[in-house]
Amino acid sequence: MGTSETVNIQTFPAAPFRAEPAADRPSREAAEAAVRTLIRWAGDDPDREGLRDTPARVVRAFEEFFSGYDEDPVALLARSFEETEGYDEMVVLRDIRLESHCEHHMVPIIGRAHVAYLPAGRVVGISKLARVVEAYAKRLQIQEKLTAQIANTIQDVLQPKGVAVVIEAAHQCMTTRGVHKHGVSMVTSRMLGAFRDDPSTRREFLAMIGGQRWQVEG
Ligand SMILES: Nc1nc2c(ncn2[C@@H]2O[C@H](COP(=O)(O)OP(=O)(O)OP(=O)(O)O)[C@@H](O)[C@H]2O)c(=O)[nH]1
Ligand SMILES: [Zn+2]
Repeated sequence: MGTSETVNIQTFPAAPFRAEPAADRPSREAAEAAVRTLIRWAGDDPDREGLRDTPARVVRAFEEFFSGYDEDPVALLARSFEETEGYDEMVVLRDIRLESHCEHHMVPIIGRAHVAYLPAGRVVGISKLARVVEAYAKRLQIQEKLTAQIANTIQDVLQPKGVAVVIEAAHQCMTTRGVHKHGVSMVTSRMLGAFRDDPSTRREFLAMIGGQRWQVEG
């Protein structure tokens, strides 16, 4: 891994959990026409054989890339389980593959997320944590906001004793264009509750994700 940078963001307010679709959301046809315009602007002919179906393909790809706008992260965490035999140790889901898009250039952000929480009587189905990551990642993002939204949502809905989220990702807007710096990853973290207040809890989490290289202050 190249240079890494740890950024602690504590100032983002809790999400609007669900982005409201714009009332004037354009039609599929309008979106396809916009892709045609971009192809022409790039200097190619959208009517040549190889490009004829491209606007429709791009719009279908966008439906996947930005499917998170139609997800409700709060609803994903709605079902929790209380029969845990008093389990009150850390739950960690590590190395969650992360695919997002930078809101400045609309190019991929690829990396991994680690999510942990300290249960207070209730646990969630573990896949739901990965689904919350996905619901926010499949939107136009900056990494700091993505990190904060995931942590804030888990904290607000599940109300555990603490939540930790670490994301390590490469931004293609820095590798394939602009400054052209390869091998650079950005590391962001959001620590809430016990993970923020108790250094030993935080250390245990960082050890669990193999995070000696992510020594967070404190
Ligand atoms: N903090 C933060 N910055 C990001 C993220 N994704 C992309 N950026 C940066 O957003 C900035 C946008 O800067 P601008 O100067 O408006 O855009 P630009 O002229 O395309 O900048 P360059 O990328 O330097 O060519 C760039 O520095 C990007 O590297 C992110 O997740 N978090
Ligand atoms: Zn970018």
